Amino acid sequence: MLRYYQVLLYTVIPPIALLGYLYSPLFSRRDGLKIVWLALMATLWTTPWDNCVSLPSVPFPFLPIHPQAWSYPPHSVLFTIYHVPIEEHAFFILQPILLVLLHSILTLRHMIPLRIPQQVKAIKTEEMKSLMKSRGGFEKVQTLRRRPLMAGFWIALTALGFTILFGPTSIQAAIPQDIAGNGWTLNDKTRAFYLGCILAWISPVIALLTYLGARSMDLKGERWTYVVGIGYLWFVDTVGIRSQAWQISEQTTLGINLWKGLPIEEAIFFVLTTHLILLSSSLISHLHTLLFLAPPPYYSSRCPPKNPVRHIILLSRLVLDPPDVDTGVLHALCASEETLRKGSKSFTLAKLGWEREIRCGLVAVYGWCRITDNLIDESTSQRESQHMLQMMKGFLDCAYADAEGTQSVDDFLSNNVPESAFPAFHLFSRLLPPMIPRHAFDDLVQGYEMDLSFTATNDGDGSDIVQRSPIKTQDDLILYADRVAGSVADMICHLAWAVMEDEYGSKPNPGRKKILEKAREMGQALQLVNIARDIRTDAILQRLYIPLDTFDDRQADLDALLDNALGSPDYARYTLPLLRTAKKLRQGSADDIERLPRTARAGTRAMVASYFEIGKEVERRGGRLDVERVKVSKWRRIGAVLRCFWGWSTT
Ligand SMILES: CC(C)=CCC/C(C)=C/C=C/C(C)=C/C=C/C(C)=C/C=C/C=C(C)/C=C/C=C(C)/C=C/C1=C(C)CCCC1(C)C
Repeated sequence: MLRYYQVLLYTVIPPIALLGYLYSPLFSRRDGLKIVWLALMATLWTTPWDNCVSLPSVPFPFLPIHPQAWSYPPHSVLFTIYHVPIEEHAFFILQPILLVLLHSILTLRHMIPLRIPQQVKAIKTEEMKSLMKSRGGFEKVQTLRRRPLMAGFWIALTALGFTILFGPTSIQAAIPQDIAGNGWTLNDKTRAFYLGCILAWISPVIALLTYLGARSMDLKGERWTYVVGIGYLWFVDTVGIRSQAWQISEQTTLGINLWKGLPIEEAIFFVLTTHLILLSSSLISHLHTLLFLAPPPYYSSRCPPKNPVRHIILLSRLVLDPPDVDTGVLHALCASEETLRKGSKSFTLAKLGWEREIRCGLVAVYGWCRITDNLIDESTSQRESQHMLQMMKGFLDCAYADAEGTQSVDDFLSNNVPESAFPAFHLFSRLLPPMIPRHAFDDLVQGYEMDLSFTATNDGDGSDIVQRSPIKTQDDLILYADRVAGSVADMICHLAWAVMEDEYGSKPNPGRKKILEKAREMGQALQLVNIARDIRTDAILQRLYIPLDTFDDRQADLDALLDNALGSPDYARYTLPLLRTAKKLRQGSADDIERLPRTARAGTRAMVASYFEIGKEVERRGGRLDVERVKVSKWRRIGAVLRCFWGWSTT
């Protein structure tokens, strides 16, 4: 024997607490709304129904009999609101919370929580530029298509439910039979009562959502949400029934049990409510993605309003008239994500720690940084790289169009951007300018410029590196690291703020300046780790990021480092101090990560931790660098990320 609240306390609350904790770093206003909305709808839609179905004293509309589908033993419930136990009200709300959390976790890896349309998949990444040139732009695609056929199926089930209840051979056939003193003698037809109630109650809502275009089985991981969610709810119900916290009437059920303590009606009940909740959850995610990728003209931000009522109104407008999405943007996002997956292990792991919308922005940012870096690295001559730099600056001018009479960014994309870089530049132009101020990108380009001075007149013998090197002092080194990596940290902050900034923008916040400063220091730290790891390989390219004034015996050091054929230099003398500085910078700014918007923290922490594993690995080897580039095993990175994901450790 358990009381109703005990069943909830022992079986429903613990998984909610666990999943809630696991998901807490990512739980955002967007998730909060799902729960608020579902709790509200569940209460409004279910309370009247529950009263009618479970209580003979409450008249069942249009039906002269009042069969009862379930009941509670007298001691099971604490108290009731009208006739429904308070615990039942809690259950209406707990079930959506449980399922929304499970759904969010199991679909976490999907940056775009919807099925990618065929038109988008059909685009070839290499041909994006010519496609844009020949067609003058990309098609738009509707990702939220109405589904009248599938809705028809649910309408049919609704009709079946009503037929069971009110049709010619319905349970009404039971009425004329024996009327006993205390109620009705029910016949066999009445045994379909509960099933009829379920179908008539929930199928119309599922029909509506399905008609609107909700789909909840497209993504990898979504089916598992069904399996795990339904399986667990069946378990909860079995516990409730076996321990007699609630009881299902034998007179209103078909008498088929999945197992002892789980009548088929209850099983169906939880399948259908789960389906309804997951349809709602994925529909709302879909609408948030539309808001981010294709903000409608009547709303001036990509982030939903802070006020939940306005938030709901906005989502209703979106669902009634869903905006089309640019196929080029969608394709470039997918392609960039894929490139980064292959190219950056730290990012691939860390991205799970940022909420979806930040992640989209970051994929665009990193995609662009990566491709621009490649453009410079792959240039075969000084002239070509200078040309690329000019191209990037020109692009930023157009994308931010701050000067009057700048070329339109689309013209620029089709005329000046190389084909291989086109997708990333296109994506940048469509997504980033409203969110990230250009100065961070200017810094990055200046960082590339510093790199280029290494190869200005490269004759390969290292003799004039002293003149060429842009990094003569420790300050130069920090400046360089700030430009190439501090800038990226700056971008991440702005992105995180922008993604949480609704139509009213944000209050002027003097604290942000300090956060940006610290973020940049963290970026510098990561770059120093990078430099330490790459001293050897960079030297082969005649690049030397160690400040020249730190060498005791300059010529000997240079010879040893730049020409590693000359025995093997003592790298520890250079790597260890760099790593020390990096650590100091990290320690000084780690706490400030906690001042970013909540849904940006775990990702940032994870990124830093995963990266610093490289530094730790170099330290473990006593600072030595072997011919092979230092690598960190996947499990080490995962361990580091797990330690910081929930804020257990910050360094
Ligand atoms: C505008 C916005 C935000 C978005 C735009 C898109 C859009 C239009 C979305 C629309 C979404 C809609 C319309 C969602 C509707 C959701 C509903 C009605 C949920 C009901 C849940 C009912 C629930 C969870 C009921 C749970 C009941 C339980 C757990 C009962 C359990 C039980 C117990 C304990 C004992 C006896 C038997 C029983 C099984 C009844």
